[in-house]
Amino acid sequence: MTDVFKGLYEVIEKRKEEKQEGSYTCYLFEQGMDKILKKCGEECSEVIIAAKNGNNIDTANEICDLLYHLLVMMSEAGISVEEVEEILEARRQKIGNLKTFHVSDHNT
Ligand SMILES: N=c1c2ncn([C@@H]3O[C@H](COP(=O)(O)OP(=O)(O)OP(=O)(O)O)[C@@H](O)[C@H]3O)c2ncn1[C@@H]1O[C@H](COP(=O)(O)O)[C@@H](O)[C@H]1O
Repeated sequence: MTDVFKGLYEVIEKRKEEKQEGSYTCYLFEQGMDKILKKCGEECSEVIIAAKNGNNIDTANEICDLLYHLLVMMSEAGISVEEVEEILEARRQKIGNLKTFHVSDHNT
């Protein structure tokens, strides 16, 4: 993961520790996990719709909204960027992940 993610996560963690006037992140933490997860769901739907509409600029912007809300969710849950990074790195070492299945499985 890039420094951008780590930098954003650090800002989010700071907002969790210290309340700041007019902060949207503080607002999300005050509202709690249900609100954060609701926003993750909403932003995910917006990514899907933007991608379906084929506008890459809109889609990239919606992806940013989703990634930001996922980082807030990770912070609330106590999941660090490094934890996710480690899993991604371990998966990167593995290739040929396509699971073989029978045609009959595919039709069910
Ligand atoms: N990356 C983001 C970011 N992406 C999206 N958003 C906010 O996410 C919200 C999503 O928009 P919506 O219209 O869906 O939501 P809304 O109607 O404003 O809110 P709800 O009432 O639905 O909860 C908007 O208010 C955006 O401003 C973000 N807010 C903050 N950040 C980052 O977090 C940092 C700290 O921000 P503050 O906590 O506001 O200081 C900023 O410097 C940014 O780097």
